[in-house]
Amino acid sequence: MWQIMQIHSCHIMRQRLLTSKTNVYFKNIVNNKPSNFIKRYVSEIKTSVDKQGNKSLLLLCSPWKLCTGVSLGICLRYLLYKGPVFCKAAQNTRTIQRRPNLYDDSSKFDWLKLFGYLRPHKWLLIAAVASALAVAFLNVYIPAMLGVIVNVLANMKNDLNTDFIEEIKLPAIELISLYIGQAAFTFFYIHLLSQVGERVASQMKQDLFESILRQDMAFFDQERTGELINRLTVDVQDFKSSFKQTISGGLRAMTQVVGSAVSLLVISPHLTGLTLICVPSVVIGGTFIGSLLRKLSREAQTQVEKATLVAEEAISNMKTVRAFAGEENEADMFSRECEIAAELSMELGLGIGLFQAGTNLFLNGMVLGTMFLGGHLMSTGQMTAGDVMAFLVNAQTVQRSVAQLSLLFGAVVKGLSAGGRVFEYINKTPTMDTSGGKIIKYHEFHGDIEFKDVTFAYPARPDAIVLKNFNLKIPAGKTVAIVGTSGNGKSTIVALLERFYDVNEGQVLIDGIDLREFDCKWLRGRALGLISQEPVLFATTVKENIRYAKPDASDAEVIQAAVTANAHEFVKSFPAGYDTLVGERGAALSGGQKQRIAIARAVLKNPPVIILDEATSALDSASEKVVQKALETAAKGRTVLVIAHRLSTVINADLIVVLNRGKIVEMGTHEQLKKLKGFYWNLIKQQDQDSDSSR
Ligand SMILES: Nc1ncnc2c1ncn2[C@@H]1O[C@H](COP(=O)(O)OP(=O)(O)OP(=O)(O)O)[C@@H](O)[C@H]1O
Repeated sequence: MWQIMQIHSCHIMRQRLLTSKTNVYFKNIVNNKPSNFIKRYVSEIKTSVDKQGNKSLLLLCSPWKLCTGVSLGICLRYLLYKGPVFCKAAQNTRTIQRRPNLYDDSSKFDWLKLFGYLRPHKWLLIAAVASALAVAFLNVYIPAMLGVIVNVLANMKNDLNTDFIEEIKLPAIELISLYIGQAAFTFFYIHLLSQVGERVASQMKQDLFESILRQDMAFFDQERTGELINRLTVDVQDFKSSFKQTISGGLRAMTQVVGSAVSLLVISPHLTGLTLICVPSVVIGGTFIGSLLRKLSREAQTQVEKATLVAEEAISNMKTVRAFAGEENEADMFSRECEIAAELSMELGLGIGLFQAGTNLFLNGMVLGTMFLGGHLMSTGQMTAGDVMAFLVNAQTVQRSVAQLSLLFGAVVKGLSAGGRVFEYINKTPTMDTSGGKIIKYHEFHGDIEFKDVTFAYPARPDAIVLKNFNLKIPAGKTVAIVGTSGNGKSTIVALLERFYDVNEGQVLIDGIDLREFDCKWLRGRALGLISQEPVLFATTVKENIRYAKPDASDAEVIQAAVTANAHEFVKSFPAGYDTLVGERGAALSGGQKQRIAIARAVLKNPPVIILDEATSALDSASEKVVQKALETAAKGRTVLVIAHRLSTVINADLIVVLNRGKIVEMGTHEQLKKLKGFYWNLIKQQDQDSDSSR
């Protein structure tokens, strides 16, 4: 309840701070000399505007917190900072796009799926569970045996004539056997469980990756790469650890609690009764503090992931960061997120420390109490020394097991929510229906393309219609160019032809057949060859990059494709030739070289339709000429769709279509459009000249 109150009041506090002048004041304090308290709240405000809490009677708490926060901030500000207060600009920050409620996915946990993963390893699992239970039983039995030995030792003192070896031999052998059995079963359950855990985790990872690869483009428009990688690594790992811990520790601890509790009752109902009085308060206190700590742990996890996202974004866009001299800003932003994460983790550490220290003190008090009462019962002849010893060890077993169970509870919550996120993505079915299995044989393929009454909006922005009743025919073997100013839907036409998205209305047809009827693998892998503005190469050799289009292509085919794409000469000039490594995303090549390798890759497919999506617009004019030549050779005899900003690249097109706001506004050959001197044509010409002079 207190925890809920805390969250609510924090939310309300954030709301108020966001809407009040106090916010400005807070910013001043933070920017000049931050105190941890204030920093924490301000960072929460900045990062969790989306987590608006419900209004409730807890409003009562909020003003109090607000006042405490402000007064504390003011005191610290005056105590720690001597300089003047400047009204600085807001800290350099950016909204980190990520899924909401990232750490609250336990509801999506698919138990049936988990059983499906466990089924192939059921015998291993049963053996592991049996071994874990055996360890638990032995742990319960061992204190009783210890008690017997203590009694033998105690009797020795009273009766000096007895043969010590004879007396101790049997219980000692039994105890040693129990220890050996316990060690052997411990080894078995750990070994077997790790086998089951690793196999299940590996299968889950594979299924998750396959599922991610199957998803629609709309999915990738919304998801962050870092978060998807986290699903594949951190979440699967968390789930695996939690699974292993639950099966081993959980089963063992529960059995030990039950077994030891029974032993305690058998040894001394009196002492057990007294101990039981303390149990409810321990359970209630433990559960309450445990839930607070779990909440804090989730917050810390979320914050750590946020810091990782900032780093990932900066590292993967290093050129942009460099170009804008943004290193310092990125480092600042990262440090800020790390500091918040560290503060949360320190708070967590503090909480755990206090919790454990308090628990230890309490439990040691209980041990003393038990010894005191046990001593009293011994003095009245109701208990032997061995009984007290066995009672103490059993009570400790119960205490350790309960502590383990409370820790396990945290691990179970973490595992369920990590597993929930993994299963959510494994079970995610793409919305696009890709079951159409039609293909056209190569010699029957003409390459007529038609957009018929197409209306389309991106799934991420369903209200922003990009194309409305769009109609366009690209006859087989012809080159059609689409020109238009930025953001008018040119690349969208390509995305629809590649069937990255499905049209909302109308049809896209190839040789009169709706794209949705085709086998997607054939369509993208064999029928269409796409060369885009930003050729993305894999961090491998030139040869492997070209061969990506046709994995079974021979070296001779790869070289032939490179010759067609005008890439052979420069590749040959590298010391390692076709085995040259191109760096991450082809960073070790020039723009023109990257583009020509991408063309070679497309040529190797030998597709009947080639799509050039601003294929040369990122190049300087010298490279553009070379690449243009390569493209002309590659496109010979094929249906070509060209998307272009620059008119010089579309002069030879059979038809030029001018697009404005998703609609065709002018069309004709280059000559016709030149004569027509239409408004949009002139607009593009002007833009073309501007970009020419700036190049
Ligand atoms: N994945 C996406 N999700 C949502 N909206 C998008 C997406 N991609 C593009 N858009 C929007 O669709 C519209 C058309 O974009 P498109 O990329 O087709 O324009 P373009 O004419 O190719 O522009 P440019 O010449 O600058 O590449 C734009 O308003 C853009 O913001």
